Amino acid sequence: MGMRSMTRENSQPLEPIVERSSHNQEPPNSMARAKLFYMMGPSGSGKDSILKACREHAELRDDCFVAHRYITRKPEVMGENHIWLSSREFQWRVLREAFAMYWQANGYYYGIGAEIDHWMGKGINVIVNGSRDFLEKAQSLYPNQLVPIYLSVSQSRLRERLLKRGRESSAEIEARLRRAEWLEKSLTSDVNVIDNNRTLDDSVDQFLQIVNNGANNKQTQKYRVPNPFRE
Ligand SMILES: Nc1ncnc2c1ncn2[C@@H]1O[C@H](COP(=O)(O)OP(=O)(O)O)[C@@H](O)[C@H]1O
Ligand SMILES: O=P(O)(O)OC[C@H]1O[C@H](OP(=O)(O)OP(=O)(O)O)[C@H](O)[C@@H]1O
Repeated sequence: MGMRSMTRENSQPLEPIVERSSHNQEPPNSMARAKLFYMMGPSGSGKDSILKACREHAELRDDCFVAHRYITRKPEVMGENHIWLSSREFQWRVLREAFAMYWQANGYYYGIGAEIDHWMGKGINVIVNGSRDFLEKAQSLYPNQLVPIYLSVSQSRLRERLLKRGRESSAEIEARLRRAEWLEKSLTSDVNVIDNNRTLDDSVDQFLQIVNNGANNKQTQKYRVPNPFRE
């Protein structure tokens, strides 16, 4: 059954919403089939840009959701479409188990909502913007589902892109570059690496390939993170 609605502002017809005829059609083991694509990379490496491109990608639309992050950082007009919580709200939600995962970095708290477990329970793959520092913990939470993806960019390009983005002060940018150097060295797992030193389209293609392989349970070539300080 379809439903057609009009927006109040301009009365343009919206895409019809296709309703499901019944609920709970997924078999109980669908959680085991769903994959959790855990995207990592230093600040400015292009995670948000790739995820934005994925949200619109027809190939992913049906069976792969991109999770919104809950962050104690205020939103910006041109920035990521995250959900802003005060520190107090964040803490309450931790106590009420509203997050599947959460961590602290760069002076903020970051959470991935417990809704991802509901989605994966229905066999839907999920893409999250994760933390390098939290990877081991995330792997222990989702041992059979997590597919780690690492976005690699040279240090000089990172600096260039962070300056161009203009979200952080120069002191904050230097702190993020130091964190990048430190975390790059300590990342122990083999991960799927995407080289985002070139065009964004190129990286989106690499990303989609990893997601398609992972979703179809095909093995992807994994690498140790290469030396990111190469030029
Ligand atoms: N392949 C690319 N080529 C040129 N600029 C890029 C590329 N990838 C990302 N950028 C730019 O770099 C900046 C940081 O990207 P962003 O997606 O915000 O990174 P992250 O979410 O990892 O911090 C943005 O201004 C973005 O437009
Ligand atoms: O342990 P790390 O890998 O350093 O990651 C810590 C956090 O920092 C990044 O988010 P944030 O939005 O602050 O930065 P970004 O958008 O500039 O990547 C990343 O997505 C993590 O949530």
